[in-house]
Amino acid sequence: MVFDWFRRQFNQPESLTEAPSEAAPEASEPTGEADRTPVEPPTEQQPAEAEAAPASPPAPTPTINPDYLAWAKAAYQNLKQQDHPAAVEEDPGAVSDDLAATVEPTTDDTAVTTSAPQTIAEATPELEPEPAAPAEPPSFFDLAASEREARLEQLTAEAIAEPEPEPKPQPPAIAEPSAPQGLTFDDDFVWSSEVLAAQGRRPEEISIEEIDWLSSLRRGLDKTRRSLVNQLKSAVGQGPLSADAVETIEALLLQADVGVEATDRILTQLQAKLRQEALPPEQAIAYLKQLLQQLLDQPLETSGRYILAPEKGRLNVWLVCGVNGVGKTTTIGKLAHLATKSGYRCLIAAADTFRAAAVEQVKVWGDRSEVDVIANPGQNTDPAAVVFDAIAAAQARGTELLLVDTAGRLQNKKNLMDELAKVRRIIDRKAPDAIVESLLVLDATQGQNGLRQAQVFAEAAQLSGVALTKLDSTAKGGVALAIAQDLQLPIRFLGAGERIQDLRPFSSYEFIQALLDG
Ligand SMILES: Nc1nc2c(ncn2[C@@H]2O[C@H](COP(=O)(O)OP(=O)(O)OP(=O)(O)O)[C@@H](O)[C@H]2O)c(=O)[nH]1
Repeated sequence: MVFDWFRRQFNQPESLTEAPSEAAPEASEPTGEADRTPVEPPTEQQPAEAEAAPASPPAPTPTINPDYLAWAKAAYQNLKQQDHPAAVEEDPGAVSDDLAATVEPTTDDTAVTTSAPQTIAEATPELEPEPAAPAEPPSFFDLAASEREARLEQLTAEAIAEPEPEPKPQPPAIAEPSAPQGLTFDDDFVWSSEVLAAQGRRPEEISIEEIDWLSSLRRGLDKTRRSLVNQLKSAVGQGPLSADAVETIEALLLQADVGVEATDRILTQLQAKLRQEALPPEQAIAYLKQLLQQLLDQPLETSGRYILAPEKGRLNVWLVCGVNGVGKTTTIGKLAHLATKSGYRCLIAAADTFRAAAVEQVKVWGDRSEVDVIANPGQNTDPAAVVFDAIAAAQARGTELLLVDTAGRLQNKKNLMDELAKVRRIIDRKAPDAIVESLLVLDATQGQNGLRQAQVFAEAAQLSGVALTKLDSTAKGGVALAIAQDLQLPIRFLGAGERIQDLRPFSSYEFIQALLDG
């Protein structure tokens, strides 16, 4: 069975492009459905409708939940078994104390990098969380960190002491640079597991790549999260927001690149709720998360599709545009990789013909992702001619996803418009039945500048979505909210690293958890 990385589940295409159902599954009763929303999906709510908010407060962020911990342990055991089946088969009932050596309590989010254990402690669903006994009221971030620490300590304590195991040889270093970093039961693993479990996933279904991706996303947003969570926590939770609190939250959101419009909307909605109901800080933050998620989901709802995935058995053409340097070529390579991994027949058209180097770069990514690249030799060839040839090739080969690298220069909006319009005309004429998407690649580190680029491209091309890159570097992440609010464009993919697997379909739930889950 092939895992569809666009749809985030094993291939069952017919039920997948619909909006998530009203009632998401309970985390403790996973259904295997890869819902795009967490256990309690928020409902859309405009400022004027805030009065009509559900009476019950939103579910608190799942920071301590023994079921999630059991889930994480089961997932870890399963992955470990896939990694070293022989070791697990040799001693299936073993409870290893090297988990204790591997899982060291940490107060920061640094991954523990000790050697991978051969076996792990068995999952114990009856686990009780250790009660925290802080001497003085801790900050929200400290509390979340100490909760995680307590859980990890608990795991350590549970590992039954056994004689020192024979030192076993380390698994060989993974030669392929794109391979996941290895399996470690650390804070990132537990957090990523919680996020997957909350979306109804089963521990036996997940892969190390999914954990690896969520960990990268979370680490990428580390800095922003740390500065946001602590200060937000101290600004909310004392009834309606004071003028100072409004100012503080406003400044925090603007500094995180959320943009003026989205910040105004969020503040209005938050204030309306806090006037209606005095929420304690953690619940106020949980409510804020819902608001942010709604904001990100709105363009997805408007588009009618929560998931952008190629339709099987048809030609899907995805035009990929963006200015030079934002990660356009890399994104095309990563999308091609996702497509082939997910069982789609894929082809790339090197239609950014302005620079010869751009064509060469696309070819490198084509080699990496094992996808053919259609290009015209020579510099400054007609991009529309490349697209024409690529469609002919795609039709001859039964290609399902044709990724088109388009012009990246912005110097002359008219040229850009003409070029993109011409490419579009060729597609409409030569492949009238194709499903065409127009994706804009934006560099998240460029903040509001990216937004201005998006405005120009939105005028030149009929954009249908955004791929947001470089969330692992200095990006603050909030620009995702500005894109959704100001441009009403759905974010379709996130890039958080330079490796081929560092791009995944966007999930508003995962993104907001990575941004705000202390
Ligand atoms: N850290 C990080 N770097 C990225 C990411 N995506 C792309 N890059 C890097 O950004 C740089 C530019 O990426 P390209 O894919 O060449 O960008 P482009 O938009 O095609 O730009 P041109 O090659 O100039 O046309 C490269 O060094 C990439 O490795 C990402 O998600 N994270």
